[in-house]
Amino acid sequence: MAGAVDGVGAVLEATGVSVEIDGAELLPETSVTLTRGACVAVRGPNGAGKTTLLRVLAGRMRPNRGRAELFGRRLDERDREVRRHIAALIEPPTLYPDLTVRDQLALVEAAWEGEAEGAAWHGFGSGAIDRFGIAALATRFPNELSSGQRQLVSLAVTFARPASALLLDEPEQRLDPDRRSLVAEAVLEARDGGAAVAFASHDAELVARVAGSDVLVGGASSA
Ligand SMILES: Nc1ncnc2c1ncn2[C@@H]1O[C@H](COP(=O)(O)OP(=O)(O)OP(=O)(O)O)[C@@H](O)[C@H]1O
Repeated sequence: MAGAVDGVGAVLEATGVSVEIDGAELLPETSVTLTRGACVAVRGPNGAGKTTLLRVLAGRMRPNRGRAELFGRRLDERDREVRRHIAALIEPPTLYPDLTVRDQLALVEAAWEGEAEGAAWHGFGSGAIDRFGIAALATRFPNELSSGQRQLVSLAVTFARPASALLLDEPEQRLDPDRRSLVAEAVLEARDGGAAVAFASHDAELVARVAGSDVLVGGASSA
């Protein structure tokens, strides 16, 4: 699969996917294609299914109908290749409660050392802690952080590793305008490094700044 990373085709593709649980519709039929070096905004009102679509694209949720594929292969988060190629920050974000901020990042680096080969984008590595302005928080534990600081640490963890696709669920949430700008810059840099990016957001400014196309969940698509 790694050989396909340098291709020009789809990195991640969902075709006519929909999700329902016990008769309740979580995601109406939706199609989207993520390609190298391109960023797609996932848009739609509260409850439309944006997070659900990102979960499907991350292989965390299997659609009831339609196909979801990474490099043409069916998505399943238990597949090591899927985990290697996709970095995702999707609600609820997870940080290890017993690790300091520095150790969360060190763990990511240790886990992904040597994994960069074949990935389209090599991430920021140890630079993630500076990139998101969290150096002063390095020795704190998650429960010693504000909700916005936790979001910044979660972003740093997500961006600290190589990945071919980056999936972000409202990455700007709980952040002040300056920190939102850091998110935009990080997404643009990852995209320009060759990552295929999709992010759900209600922030029209962020969407206009970083997205080249969008998919409207429950509506028409330009992606
Ligand atoms: N486990 C579940 N069982 C049943 N319905 C669910 C479940 N999880 C989510 N839903 C419903 O699925 C729909 C889509 O939820 P989702 O979180 O994907 O929406 P969203 O577009 O991300 O919303 P928001 O903008 O508010 O974050 C919502 O109507 C939600 O109430």
